[in-house]
Amino acid sequence: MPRAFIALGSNLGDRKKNIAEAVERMRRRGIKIIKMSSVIETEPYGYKEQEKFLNAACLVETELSPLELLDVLLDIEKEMGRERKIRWGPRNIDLDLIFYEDRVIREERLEVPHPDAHNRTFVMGPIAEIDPDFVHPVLKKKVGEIYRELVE
Ligand SMILES: Nc1ncnc2c1ncn2[C@@H]1O[C@H](COP(=O)(O)OP(=O)(O)OP(=O)(O)O)[C@@H](O)[C@H]1O
Ligand SMILES: Nc1nc2c(c(=O)[nH]1)N=C(CO)CN2
Repeated sequence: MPRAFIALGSNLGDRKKNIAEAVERMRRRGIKIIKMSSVIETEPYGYKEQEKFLNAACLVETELSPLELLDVLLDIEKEMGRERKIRWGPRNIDLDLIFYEDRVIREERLEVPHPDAHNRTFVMGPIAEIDPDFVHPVLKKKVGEIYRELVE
């Protein structure tokens, strides 16, 4: 079954509960959670005038296509009441599809690998914790190595 990495982030409300709830909602929709990273507290990236985030990642198994999986993630964000205001601004839950197998997708609604993921320690760190040997299909580099270079 296809495998994908999903990044989770929250900096509004009960951040820990929001992350747990998003994972539970994925599970209830039939997405199999294979592995979950630790949840880490991180400084805001991009738009800096906001609260700290909790971030995590999970490895999932699903028969959903990349676009179907994206739609489920967007739906869960909506169910959990996420409002889109500021780009890179505060949010109670953010779900990003980072990798889907070794597929490279560049469509208007979906870019996989997520185009900025390799610049984000709060994405590469949790994924490297789950599978440091996973190879970024565009950069052709292991995520463990990408993460190490970001924090060096
Ligand atoms: N890999 C991806 N994962 C999630 N959304 C994506 C991806 N590629 C493109 N998108 C599109 O981005 C939109 C969501 O943007 P969103 O508001 O979450 O951006 P953001 O979280 O502010 O920025 P960023 O994606 O840089 O973290 C979705 O509607 C979706 O169509
Ligand atoms: N630390 C951190 N910073 C962010 C995050 C996030 O999840 N964690 N998400 C953002 C929205 O794209 C913008 N900035």
